[in-house]
Amino acid sequence: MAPLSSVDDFVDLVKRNTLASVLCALVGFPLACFVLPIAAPLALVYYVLVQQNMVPSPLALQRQSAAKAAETKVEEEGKKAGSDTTPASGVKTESEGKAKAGASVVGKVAQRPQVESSVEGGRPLTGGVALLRRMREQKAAQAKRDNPDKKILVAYASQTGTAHEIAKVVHAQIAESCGSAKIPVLAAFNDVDIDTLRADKFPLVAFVAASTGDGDPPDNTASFYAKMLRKSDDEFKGVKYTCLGLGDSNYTRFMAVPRNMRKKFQSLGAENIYWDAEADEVDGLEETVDKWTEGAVKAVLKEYNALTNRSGGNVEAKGGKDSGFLGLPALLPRRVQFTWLSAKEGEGVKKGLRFSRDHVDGRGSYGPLAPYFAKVKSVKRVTPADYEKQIIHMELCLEGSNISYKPGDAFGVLPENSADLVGKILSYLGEDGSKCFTTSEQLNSIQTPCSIKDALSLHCDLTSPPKKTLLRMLAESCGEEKEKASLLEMISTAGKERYRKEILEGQPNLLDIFQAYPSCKPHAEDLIEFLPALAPREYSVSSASQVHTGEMHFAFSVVEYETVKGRVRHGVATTWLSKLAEEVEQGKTVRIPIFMRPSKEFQHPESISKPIIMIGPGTGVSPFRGFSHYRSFLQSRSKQDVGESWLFYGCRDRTKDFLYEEDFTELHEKSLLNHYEIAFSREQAEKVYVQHKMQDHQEKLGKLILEKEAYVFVCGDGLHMAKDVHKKLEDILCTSDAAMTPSSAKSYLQDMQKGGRYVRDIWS
Ligand SMILES: Cc1cc2nc3c(=O)[nH]c(=O)nc-3n(C[C@H](O)[C@H](O)[C@H](O)COP(=O)(O)O)c2cc1C
Repeated sequence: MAPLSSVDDFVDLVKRNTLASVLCALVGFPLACFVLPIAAPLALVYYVLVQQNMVPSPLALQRQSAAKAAETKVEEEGKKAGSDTTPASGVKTESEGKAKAGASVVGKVAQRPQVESSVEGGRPLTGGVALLRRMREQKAAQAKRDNPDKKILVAYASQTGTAHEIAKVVHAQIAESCGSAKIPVLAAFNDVDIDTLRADKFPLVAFVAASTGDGDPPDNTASFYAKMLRKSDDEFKGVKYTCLGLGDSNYTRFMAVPRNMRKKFQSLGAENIYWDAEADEVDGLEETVDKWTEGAVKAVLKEYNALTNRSGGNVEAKGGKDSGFLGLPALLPRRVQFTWLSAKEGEGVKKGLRFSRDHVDGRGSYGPLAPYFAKVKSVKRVTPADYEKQIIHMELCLEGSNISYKPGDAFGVLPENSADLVGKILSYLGEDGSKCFTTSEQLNSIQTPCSIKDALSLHCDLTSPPKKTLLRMLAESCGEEKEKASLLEMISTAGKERYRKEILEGQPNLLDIFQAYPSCKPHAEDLIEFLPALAPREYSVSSASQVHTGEMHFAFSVVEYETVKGRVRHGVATTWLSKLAEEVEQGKTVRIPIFMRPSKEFQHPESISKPIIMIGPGTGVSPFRGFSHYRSFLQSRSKQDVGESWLFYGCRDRTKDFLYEEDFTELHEKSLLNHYEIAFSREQAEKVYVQHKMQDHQEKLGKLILEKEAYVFVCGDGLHMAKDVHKKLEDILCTSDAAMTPSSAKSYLQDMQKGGRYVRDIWS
């Protein structure tokens, strides 16, 4: 603006500005009053919609119209190509293939949703409304792809981890083959809401199931199993499944859980889509597991794709195509992120802080994540120090723990790996064991922050023969190509025989693998994530709380054996416990982390009026010490008739490994244990076992079972003893006055089992 130099200049300026002001008021006032209040919110709404991708931005609209023009061009070119290259004879030729490719382009363009011609209620939607509708549909379709309604369930029933490991591989292969980690869901059965097993949620289920105890469901499946058995009608209708059963044919109830689950799946309307395989420990699991895994992944994907109109899923393409080895197990992706703490941050993380050693639960309920640290009150060595095997009796103090138990219950112990083995692994890896980490999610039972040494000592299984998925990770960690190739070959289809010999028979631990493949240097976090969890070990209680107040007793035999390769192996938990026993003998205070595993079936009957027959050689006699003391306690308080009690016990030699001799002799002398039969297997040339002692009393036993409705309890080795005893019971029923046929004896025993009158607690 020019400077004012006179009064005239000023008057002139006022006149001009008044005119401008009037003009502004005439145009601006209605604009401000009517147009802006409408336009501004509209503009704001449009801006928000663009930001939310609900409507396209002007730039996107411009791109769309360019794309449409390009597609129209492709359509025209496609039509042209089709008419140019399709031979009149219709013979399939290379050029016909090209023509078909052109036709499919045409088809695709023709099927594309037409923005301008959507129809709703017979009225075509045009312009922005149709566009908005289309954008919403695309967004919903994308969301569905990212998180589909229908998923594939990969479930496992696993007690010691084998079924879980297999399920992990199946899950990883499905995720890899279908290119989406969101489609398959991996879960233990107890974590599956049984009501979601429907065609609209989990139309496909691949499951791996094992049994424990005497044909019982594993802990991580027991509640699902019970719910499933209660279901009726066709609640699984529309669900398609395949199952891999794991079992051991030495057990009388071979494959009980997988067979029952399959049967129930079918009776609830589920349809089997692939071979229900059964892998038997006796023959080796590998071959069946590999075959089932390969076929099951293909079958499940094929069905899933058909159900959901998906395409793709190339199972053959993976599994080591690049490495040149066929049939490799999937290289499982890392799930957990590790954050390493500085030395200063890790200072507070001391050994022993894995769980609070002072943790006391008001209700006495403890678990693997929060155990009770029971003080070892005393130990007693049953076997002489120089004897080839060691049996130790241990007494724990439960005072103040609020733990209660019944004879027949078991309890879990959280063991530690050998300090020597952990030290050697750490120095091989060149790792500082005190380095601490936290993890992005819970990994097994590791409570973070945790040191590498604690993770390896307390949480990782370092001694079981490595599974193929672990070996795959170890192969990828080899610096030397030759060693990597050797490991990959061993776990590929071609290396089946080598795997059987070197791993299954050789039973190398982790350190043996490192020694055989010295360039294998995995990262500590890979090892911690990929090694199986160190499983708690279970022991039967050998005391009765009514008699041994505030205490819990148990006995164990220290496990030591030689592999076919001549390697001497020591059981992780029993070796650790025997070292603790030495410390107790030296006067040290020792505590061990425990939690109760109450037994549902292996319980002394409530009444003592019926006879009881107890059969338990070796440490299998433990629960019967508890039963017998409990029975004497009940007898001292009750006026009711008391049924006869029989105990069949077996050991090698009365001077070497006679467990609980004093207790049973005393109870027998006081007539609180009526019959006490002992098989000393090595005191004579011919081996004598408990079943032989049963044979000596077969007439009496037959009468007790058939006429007096006696209870029969068996505890101990499931591989031989339990089978032989079962057979003997069948013989007894056949030779009894009832003269049963073998098949009626079998079904009589089955009925006894169902009714809780024949109960077994057996292990391999
Ligand atoms: C204590 C114990 C009890 C078992 N009971 C049975 C059984 O009753 N029937 C059977 O077929 N297999 C039985 N087995 C074998 C398991 O089913 C088999 O070893 C399986 O591979 C274990 O799988 P997991 O590690 O997933 O639990 C038993 C194994 C153990 C250790």
